[in-house]
Amino acid sequence: MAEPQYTHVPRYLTGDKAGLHEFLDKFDVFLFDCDGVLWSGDHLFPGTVETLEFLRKNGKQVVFVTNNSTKSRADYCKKLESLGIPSTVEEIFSSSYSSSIYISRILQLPENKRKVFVIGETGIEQELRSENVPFIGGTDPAYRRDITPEDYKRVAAGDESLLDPEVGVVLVGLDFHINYLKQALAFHYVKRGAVFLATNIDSTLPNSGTLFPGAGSMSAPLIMMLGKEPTSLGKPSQAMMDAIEGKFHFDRSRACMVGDRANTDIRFGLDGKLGGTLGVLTGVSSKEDFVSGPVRPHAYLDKLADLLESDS
Ligand SMILES: O=C(O)[C@H](O)[C@H](O)COP(=O)(O)O
Ligand SMILES: [Mg+2]
Repeated sequence: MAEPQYTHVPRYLTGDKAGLHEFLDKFDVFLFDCDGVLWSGDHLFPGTVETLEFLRKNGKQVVFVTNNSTKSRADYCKKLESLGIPSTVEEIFSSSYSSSIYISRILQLPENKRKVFVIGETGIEQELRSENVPFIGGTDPAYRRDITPEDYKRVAAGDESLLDPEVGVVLVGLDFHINYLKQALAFHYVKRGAVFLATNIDSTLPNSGTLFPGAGSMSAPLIMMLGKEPTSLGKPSQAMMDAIEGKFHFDRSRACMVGDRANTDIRFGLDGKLGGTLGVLTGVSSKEDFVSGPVRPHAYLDKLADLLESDS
C-alpha cells in the first residue's frame, strides 16, 4: 500500500506572534521528540527549559517521545532533570520501552523461545528487565570482539554455546559497539525463525549539530542479508501513540507532535490523527523537507524556543 502523502502547505511561525498564539491555543497536549528538538547529544538548545516551563505554566501537558533506545525511561528522567527539565517516568515514552512492552505483552512466543538477542545499549536491557524478558547480547562484553575462524565452524554446526536455542526474537537498536560477530549471529537467529524487530529505523542520529549513524544503520545490513524489513516499534509506528493515549486518555484533536524529522516524528503525528504537528529546523529535516517533502507538518519553526515569542 502506497504511503499516505501529507502535502498541505505548512505555516512558518517563527516571528509570527499572532500565528503562534492561535496555534498554541488549539492544543492541551504537546508530544515532544527529544534528539534534534530539545538537544543535540548532550548540548541542550538555548531556551528549551524556558519553553517547557512556559507551556506547563499555561496548563499544557508535556510528554516526551523519543526513538533513541540507548537510554531507558528512567535514564531519560535523569537526563532531563540534570538539564533543568523536571519530569516523571510516566511522561516519557522511548522506543526501548515500546519494544519491551511489545515483546512481553503482544508477541505470543513459545515457552522455549522467549529470549531476545539484543543489538543495542543499556536502554533496551533495562526496559526488557523491567518486563522480565530474558535477553543476551546488548552491552555484554563477550560480544565485543572479532569473529574467529572457530566461530564460523560453531555457527555452521549450530553450536548451542554460540547460538542460544531459546532465542526467539532479534531486537535491533542503536549500538555504539556494532560489529561483524553481532550481525552474523543476528542473521542466523532470524534465519532460524526468530522474530526480527527494531526499536526504530532512523537512518541518522543528530549529535553536535551534525549527523551520525542511526539505529536504522544497524538493521540495514540485516535487511540486506535477509531480504526483509524488521517490525519497527518506534515512531512512526502507532505502538507508542496507543501507549501514550492509554496512559493520558487525551483528545487527539487537541494534541500536537513536535519533531525534527519528517518521516518519523511528523509522520507519527499525522498517522496518529493528532490535531497538529510542528516541525523544528534544529535536527534532521530541512526547510525543504518540511515545505515540499512527501510528509509535511502543519507548521514549522527555526527552533523550539521561538514558541516563547508568543509570550512576549
Ligand atoms: O538513530 C536513532 O536512534 C535516532 O536518531 C534517535 O534515536 C532519534 O531520537 P529522537 O529524535 O526520536 O529523540
Ligand atoms: Mg529527533
